[in-house]
Amino acid sequence: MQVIVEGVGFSYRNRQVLDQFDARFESNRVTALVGPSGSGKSTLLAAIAGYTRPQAGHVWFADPDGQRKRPSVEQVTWIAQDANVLAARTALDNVLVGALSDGSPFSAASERALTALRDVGLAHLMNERCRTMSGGEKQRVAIARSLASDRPLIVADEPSASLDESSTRSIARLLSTIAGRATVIVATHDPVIVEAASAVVRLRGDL
Ligand SMILES: Nc1ncnc2c1ncn2[C@@H]1O[C@H](COP(=O)(O)OP(=O)(O)OP(=O)(O)O)[C@@H](O)[C@H]1O
Repeated sequence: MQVIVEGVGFSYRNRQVLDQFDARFESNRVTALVGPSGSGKSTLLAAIAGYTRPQAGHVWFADPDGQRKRPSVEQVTWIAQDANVLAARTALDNVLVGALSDGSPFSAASERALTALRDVGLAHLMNERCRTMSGGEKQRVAIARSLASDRPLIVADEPSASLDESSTRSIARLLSTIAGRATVIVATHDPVIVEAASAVVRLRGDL
């Protein structure tokens, strides 16, 4: 699914953050969304994910046959900066939340959750509670949850913000792997993530 941003404008009260912004995010690739702090990366991600509506312009989700639809939150998973996992639950429980989100029966969802945990290299920790995990492991659980939810668009907002370089490299690799199955958009300041991305969209931030 391609994401098309056309002439998007967004203001918070009298602070204009986005003005006539155009971009395309292609399917099956990781696109890094970069720009100075405050340039509107998180604001644009929220509009793309359908969490907010731009005051001007449009965001479209385009099928391979070119048919355009409005953004819908059911098609999106969000990977946050601080690995928003349920700390008191196991890695498997956290990933099951994603796998069950499309109404799949429990047995099929469990299978998908286990596969996703294997894909992120955490099968051996599936029964560990997330509170005992490192930041990098928690972020991998969050990525596995996105994978298990099997949605066409994955949006990540500074997913490596609190990670060391080796964990960041592993997150960058995983995002590239996921892109085989989804459109991945990642807002980042991190050169490691930008380098691993296959396209870059830049916000100027001097409105
Ligand atoms: N809810 C809000 N109300 C008012 N202003 C906001 C709100 N959210 C963001 N802003 C302002 O809008 C601008 C863009 O914020 P946004 O978080 O989208 O930028 P960003 O590029 O993601 O920044 P960073 O790289 O620092 O995370 C900033 O100046 C911010 O202070």
